[in-house]
Amino acid sequence: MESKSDLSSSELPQDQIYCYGELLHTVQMAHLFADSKTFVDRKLKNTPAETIANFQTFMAAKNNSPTQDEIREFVENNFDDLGKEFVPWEPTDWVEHPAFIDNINDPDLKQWGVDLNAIWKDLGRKMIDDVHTNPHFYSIIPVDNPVIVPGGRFIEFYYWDSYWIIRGLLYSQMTHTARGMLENFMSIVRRFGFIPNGGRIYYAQRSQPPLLAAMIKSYVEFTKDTQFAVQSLEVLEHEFEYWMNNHTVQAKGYNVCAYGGISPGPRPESYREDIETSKAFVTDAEKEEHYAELKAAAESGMDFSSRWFINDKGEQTGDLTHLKTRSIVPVELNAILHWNAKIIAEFYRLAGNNSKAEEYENKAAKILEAIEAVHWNEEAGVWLDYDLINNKSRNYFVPTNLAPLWTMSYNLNDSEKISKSVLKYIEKLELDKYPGGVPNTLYRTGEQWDFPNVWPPMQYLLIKGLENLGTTESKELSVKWGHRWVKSNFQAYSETRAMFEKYDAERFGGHGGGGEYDVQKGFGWSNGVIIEFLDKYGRNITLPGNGGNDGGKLKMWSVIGITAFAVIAVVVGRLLI
Ligand SMILES: OC[C@H]1O[C@H](O[C@H]2O[C@H](CO)[C@@H](O)[C@H](O)[C@H]2O)[C@H](O)[C@@H](O)[C@@H]1O
Repeated sequence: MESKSDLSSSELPQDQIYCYGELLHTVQMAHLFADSKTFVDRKLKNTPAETIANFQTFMAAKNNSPTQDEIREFVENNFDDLGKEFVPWEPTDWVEHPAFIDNINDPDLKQWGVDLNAIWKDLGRKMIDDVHTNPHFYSIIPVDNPVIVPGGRFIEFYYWDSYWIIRGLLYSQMTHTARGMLENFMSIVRRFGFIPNGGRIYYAQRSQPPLLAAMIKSYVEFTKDTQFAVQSLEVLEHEFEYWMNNHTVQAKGYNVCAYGGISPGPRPESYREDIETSKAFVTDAEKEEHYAELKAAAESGMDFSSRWFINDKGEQTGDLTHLKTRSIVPVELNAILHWNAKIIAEFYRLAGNNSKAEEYENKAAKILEAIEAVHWNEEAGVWLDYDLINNKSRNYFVPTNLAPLWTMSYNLNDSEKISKSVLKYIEKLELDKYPGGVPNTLYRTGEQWDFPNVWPPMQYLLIKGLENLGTTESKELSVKWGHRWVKSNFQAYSETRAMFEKYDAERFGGHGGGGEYDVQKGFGWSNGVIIEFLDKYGRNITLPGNGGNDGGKLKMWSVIGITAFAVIAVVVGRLLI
């Protein structure tokens, strides 16, 4: 299998257009499109070499300083419209009435389940043959099987999104589509050595939280296809080694992993934005460091968040110029890698290879030891990220502080003790008080992974983690948050007929905002999470209009009713006197 270093030396001809270089710089800095991603997603009309030659001729003719309109004309002459790489495609395994619908009692939620299942058809993408025969005309990474994409501006696969999308597909009985996506990922690991952030070559120098093993485990649990688990082992091992070899840092004397890409320059898909923030730095070397921090944050999936800020005082206030992602050891990355090692060990047992299973059980035990030593914080009563610059824990709320509950990366004999301390932490931070779900941080910065935005994968992590913990109290809170998430997403859907990529903690049924692009609709992981929750909670949720009660709203109307009754009684009483 090719390794990461083989890949980084194997240049693609279209890299000089989509990933770096004068053409990319000139077009992206001309601000032709409201969204910088639009340009790097457009197909070439000519070969990369011809396009570069056309660009050089164009620049020479314009004395190297073309106007915005001239650059626009160059782009129109040399690049095709968006979306040329796909043909309309309806998943062949789509069914009108998957079984999860029968687990929903409330008629409105049932209809919503039907609607969400239908959205899979809008989010499906199949590549045209030309992508395979002439890949150099495209920024898309060719894959054999159709994929389900997040939606909106995200018209290609995204790595960690696919975990929740694939689970949603499995609940929707679309095992063939799910299997195709998994096979794509396996072929990508064979070709690239790892899985890029998303399905474009400009994402190919960084990954996202490594959830392929967990996706395959989900598939195997649903289909009982243990053969597939065994067949995936070579790829899973390779991906695991990629993370261990390329992302390991030392904290408190332990080997742990942190996010961090390897490519120079701004993110191609947000080129102008990155050049803008880099203006705060003087030297080219400082600017390069800044670009690397931005890309590391993108690799985490949480782009961007005060979670990654470290200012001169070692605190998390600041702005994007304070990003120090590479110097923060993230709880969830190590928890997910622990999960990976456990899954690989389990699959080796299925394969009957006990010595390999033991090897991976030992690796899992070592990671667990590091998680306990580096991340568990007795005082806070939870796991915390670790700051490598100031050698201290970051006592800062992010849902990922509870990630080990989701991946079961703790000593299971300590469940009662952990449950008490985690629930105390939740109470102390008043995380239960938000009508629209648990926010990503408690700080409002305008960045999309900060307050008040609530993200579906993080609600899932919390709800599933509390359920896994298995105490009466943790399970109660898990169900409460699960029901609230379903109801609040439904409220947003019934007002807008849309599913959003992120929501608003402060408003029941409100969608999120902020960051460098408009809030997107679709939306892969949102639908996946809700479909799973409708399957799980659908029998026990009844909407207020259909006879159910809705805590907050019901209380509010009771208070209004009682107050109105009291006022009328007083007025009538006075009139009678
Ligand atoms: O173009 C800006 C950034 O967009 C992506 O990030 C966001 O959307 C992804 C797809 O839903 C999601 O995986 C990620 O968590 C979001 O923050 C992209 O992944 C980034 O690399 C990109 O810079």
